[in-house]
Formats: sequence, structure tokens, C-alpha cells
Amino acid sequence: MKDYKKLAKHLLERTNVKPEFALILGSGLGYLTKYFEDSHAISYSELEGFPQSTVEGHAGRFVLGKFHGKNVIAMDGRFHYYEGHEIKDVVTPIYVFKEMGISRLIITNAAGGINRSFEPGDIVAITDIINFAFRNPLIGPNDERYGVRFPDMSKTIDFDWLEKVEKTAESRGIKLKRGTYVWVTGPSYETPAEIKAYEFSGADMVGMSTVPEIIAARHCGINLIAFSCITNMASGILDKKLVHEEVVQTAQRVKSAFSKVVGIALEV
Ligand SMILES: O=P(O)(O)O[C@H]1O[C@H](CO)[C@@H](O)[C@H]1O
Ligand code: HPA
Repeated sequence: MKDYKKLAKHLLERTNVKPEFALILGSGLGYLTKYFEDSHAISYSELEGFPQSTVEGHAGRFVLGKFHGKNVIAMDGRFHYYEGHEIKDVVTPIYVFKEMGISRLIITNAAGGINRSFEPGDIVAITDIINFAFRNPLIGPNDERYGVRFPDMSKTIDFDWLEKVEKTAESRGIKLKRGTYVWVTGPSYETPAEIKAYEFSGADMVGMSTVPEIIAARHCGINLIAFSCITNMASGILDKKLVHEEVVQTAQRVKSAFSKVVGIALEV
């Protein structure tokens, strides 16, 4: 069992910021930390026993500071199973957040749109998940310090929080969509036949992250909401090749609306 307490203590000792919220930033969404006030960056490589980021668009550092008046810690770079990390390492930050006393988490990602009413640039609130990677970060002895053996997953996100975000966003001219996110391991993008199968299963968008983080957060009792930035239509929907550069570029194109939504989630 990992010493999450030690990692949390180490992070808290590095700055005067006592974060109330944690933020996980998806591919191309790391720019958000540029808007933080009084920010301090701590590279993952400075933390003994901490995994390292390897994906383009994921810097590999924590940034602590103030955003919309709230103390936050952001992961500018998350861990994906396809990078070769152990599944338990993918969710290490979640338990570190728990040990830091954080009770609210905002997860973001870049995702491929399966639902044909979506288009690149849409911001979609995740309201349910499908685990088609068939990996689970809770496999192995249950870490009784944090949660029960069989966590309930009937509500993966905090719907009261989301409804407040939706209302405020709408009043500021931003219409959020809702959808079910399917997790696949990657790193190859999906085939058109796979996307048809996921569509048939009820998925609205697809990605290679987020679900392990949600499972771990549910396990240790951190309230969360999660947003996908639809960066491309999923394989086979358009006659177009998928490339990661486009994912990062689209994520950056919706900078303004996406950072407003995250700001609203901190305010409401
Ligand atoms: O989920 P995030 O980290 O936003 O990244 C998404 O973008 C990458 C593929 O382009 C994959 O890692 C996928 O999961
Ligand atoms: O189309 C996609 N598939 C999987 N992951 C993704 N992340 C962004 N777009 C995609």
C-alpha cells in the first residue's frame, strides 16, 4: 500500500496554498494553469515514488494557486494506463488529494464524439461511464483506509453540483451537453466497427482516461464532476484520420468557454 499521506504532506509543505479543489487537466487543457494567481508549480519528477507523464499536451506537474478566488491544485498532465503505468499508479493522485483534505474534484479530458449531435468544440458533462478497458484500479486487496471493498457506482458524479454549473453556464451563454463516456485503453484510436459497438452500448464519447480516476474518487469519497471537450468526431463518423495534434489543437480552440466552465464549477 502506498504512503499517500507522505506525498500529500510533501506537496502541502512546498507552498502556503491549502487547496479546497483538485483539477485534472486533459490533453491540451493544461493552459488553464496560466490563469492561476500566485501559482507554484511542482514537477512530478520532484516527488519521490510519483509516476511521470509521457504524453504530448501533458506537462507533468502540479500547479497550486488561486483560480476564481478558490485555492486549487491542478494536475497539468495526468497518467494513462497505455503509458505503461500500473493501474494503481494511474489513480495515485486521487488518494493524495484525499490525504490533502480535498473533497471536491473537477476532472477534464479530450474525447472523441460518438453521439452524432455533438461536434468538435462542444463541452459535455459526463453523467455516466462505461468501462470497456476492463481494468479496475481497485483490484487487489482493498485499501481499508480509504473505502469499502464494493463501492457504489450508481451515481458517478455529483448531480447537484452539475445542475448548478449548468444553470450558471447557461445564464452566461454557455450551453453544456451531457453524455456517457466510454473508457478504452488505447493508445491506438478506435476502429469504425468499435465505435459502432460503443454507440450501440450507449456511449456518447470515447477516451483513454478519466474512468479509473472516477472509480478511485468514488472509492475514497471525493465529490466530483467531469467535463469532456469533444476534440474530434470518433473513428468512422467522418471520413477523416484521427491525429493527436488535432486533439490538442481543438482543446486549445475552446479555451475561453472551457476555462469559464471550470471557473463556474469553482464558484457555484
Ligand atoms: O483523456 P485525455 O488525457 O484528455 O487525453 C485524450 O487524448 C489522447 C488521445 O488523443 C488520449 O490520452 C485520450 O485519453
Ligand atoms: O477519438 C478519440 N478516441 C479516444 N481518445 C480520444 N481522445 C480524444 N479523442 C479521442
